[in-house]
Order: sequence, then structure tokens, then C-alpha cells
Amino acid sequence: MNLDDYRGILVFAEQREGEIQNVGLELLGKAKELASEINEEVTAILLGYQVEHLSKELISYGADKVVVVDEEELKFYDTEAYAQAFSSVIKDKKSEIVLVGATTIGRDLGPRVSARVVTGLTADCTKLEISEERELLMTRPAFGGNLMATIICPDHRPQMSTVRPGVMQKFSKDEARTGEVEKFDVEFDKSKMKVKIIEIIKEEKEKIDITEANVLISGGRGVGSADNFKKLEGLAEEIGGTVSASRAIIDSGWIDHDRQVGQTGKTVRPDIYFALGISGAIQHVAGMEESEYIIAINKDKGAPIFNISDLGIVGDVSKIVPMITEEIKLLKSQKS
Ligand SMILES: Cc1cc2nc3c(=O)[nH]c(=O)nc-3n(C[C@H](O)[C@H](O)[C@H](O)COP(=O)(O)OP(=O)(O)OC[C@H]3O[C@@H](n4cnc5c(N)ncnc54)[C@H](O)[C@@H]3O)c2cc1C
Repeated sequence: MNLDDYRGILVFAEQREGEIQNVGLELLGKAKELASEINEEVTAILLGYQVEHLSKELISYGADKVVVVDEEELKFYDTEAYAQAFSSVIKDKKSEIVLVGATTIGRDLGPRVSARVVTGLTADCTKLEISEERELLMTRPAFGGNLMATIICPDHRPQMSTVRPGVMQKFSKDEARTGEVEKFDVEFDKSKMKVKIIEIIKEEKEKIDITEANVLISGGRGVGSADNFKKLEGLAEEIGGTVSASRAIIDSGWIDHDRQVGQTGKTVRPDIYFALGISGAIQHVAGMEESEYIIAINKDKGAPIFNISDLGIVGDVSKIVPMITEEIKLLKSQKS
């Protein structure tokens, strides 16, 4: 493999039902930054059916070029069809770096594609940098989050990585940006496509995506009980926030797993993050330390969460939360 034949950064622009997923835009932002260091272009790969119009959005978020595979076989996510299309594009374009969002789709697709193009993949990265030797330094938590491992892929190309949603930042949108759109034809090997999608049944409950929230009210074991935990909804309602939790709460079954913040949950970056009765274990902090403003309430003044909080309140969360909620209600009623 002649490594010098491989150029440019390819970003998987995941779309679902014709909507580009945020993580793809976040990765375009990061790719732009990396590309400027190695003087290369950023290409987005868009797979789907009747999705070509989404290219404009990808260009406005920083893609210099969009490669579109627009085929009926890609109407719904199907591992084999998507893997065939994705690996065909990589083989043709000979990309130096390939970035994929660590969503359920990305986690299924990324490793499969990396095997097909005979390279390695570092999963769940939280940091990406370029070394002086022009290698991609892919950093991810290892050993239960107790240390950060930086991994390189020195002998193969592309250098592939999946990155958790919410970790990287989008490039600011500029609708005046221009870029090239290339339609790419793939010859699917249908004999390998064993899955036929007959029907799609959507979950009835409303899906809350905590990575999209501007204000998160996160509760931990210190909240005390399921009843107390429900009271966090009252505060969330008053300030237009969303309730999330530490793993201790998820394990207790007080709220759904998709609200978990942290290494094995989601990475969030809200404007305000309330850490209520949360100790600040490294696995939790890994998922929220990039929040703009962190407010922690904990009865133990030595709790590690105070090391990363902007405002720390030492006290009993079950007393302080109702007080804050009432105060906000009062201020709102005085204003109206
Ligand atoms: C591989 C691995 C992955 C993990 N992934 C995650 C993850 O994704 N997310 C995650 O959150 N955890 C994760 N964990 C678990 C993590 O290590 C901690 O156990 C967990 O975050 C602790 O949750 P907590 O802070 O709610 O509870 P605790 O650590 O028990 O802390 C409770 C805090 O509440 C305070 N408190 C108690 N009573 C009150 C009160 N009345 N008022 C105010 N404060 C009070 C206490 O002082 C304490 O600081 C993971 C662990 C491992 C090994």
C-alpha cells in the first residue's frame, strides 16, 4: 500500500428519512480543521434515496465536495447495501482519513467498511489531531475510562475513526458556500443482500435527544428517590430544560437509558448543565465536561464534580431544587 496515494478527508453524512444527522455536521467541522493542517479537501459522502438535495446543506457546513450515492437500494438503512456503497466510494477516492459518527448506524457500518477496505478503525473517539508526521492521532477513553489512549494507524489507509455525537463542533453555516457535487454509481452485488425490509414500526413514545438540549437538568444518586427524581421535571419545565441522569439513575430504572450522560451514555455540550447529586465520576464527566456552564449541587464539598463546575452549591439537593423552582416561578410571574 503506497500511503501517499491516499488524500483528503471523507466524512459520512448520515441521514435518516432525508434529514442530515447533527453528528455528520459536527464531523465536517472537525474535518475542516484537520484538513487545513494537511492542506487537503473535505468530502462528504451521502448515501440514500432521493437525497441529492441535501448536498447543499453539507456544503454550507463546510464540505468542499459531496459524493452522492442515490439509489433505491439505500432507501432504508441496510448494513450490506450501505457497506457496499461506502466501501466502493473509499476504494475509488482513496481517502486518507474517514470519519463516521458513532451512532447506532455508524457503529454498525464503520467497522464493516474498514474491514472491506482492509484498514483499522478506532471507535468512539473523543479527540482527533494531526501529528507532525501527518498521522491522525485518534484518542478515546480506555480501561473503563480510567485513561485516554491515543491510537494511530501507521501502515494502512484510510485512517478510520468513529466519533461520538456531541463531541465535535459544527462549522458555522454559510449558505453562500459553493462546492462540487458528484453522483457516484455503485454496482450492488444483490446476491449478498439478504435482508428485505417489509415494514418499519416507529416507537410510539416521543424520542428525546439529550444531545440537542440547551439546558440539561441531570440527576444522580444523591437525588435520593424516584419521587424526588420526578421533581426534576418541575425545574426542567420552568427553565425550558430537559432531564438527563447519571448511570446510577439509569441502573435504578428511574429514567430511560437514552437519557444517560457519560462514557457509556451520551456526550452532551449544553449551554447550562445542572449536576444534581452527582459525584463527578470520570465516566460521567467524560460525557459533560464540555458544557458551557456547569452548576453542581452536592452535599459533599469535596465531591469531584466541584472541580469542573462553574457554580457549586454545597447542600441538600432535595431542599435546594424545590427552592430554585419556586424562585424561578416567582420571577417569571413578576415579569409577566
Ligand atoms: C465502564 C464504566 C462505564 C461507566 N459509564 C458511565 C456513564 O456513562 N455515565 C455515568 O454517569 N456513570 C458511568 N459509570 C459509573 C460511574 O463510575 C459512577 O458510578 C456513576 O457516575 C455514579 O453516579 P452518581 O454520581 O449519580 O452516584 P454517586 O457516585 O453515588 O454520587 C452521588 C453523589 O450525590 C451526593 N449526595 C448524596 N445525597 C445528596 C443530597 N441529599 N444532596 C446533594 N448531594 C447528595 C453524594 O455526595 C455523591 O457525591 C461507568 C462506570 C464504568 C466502570
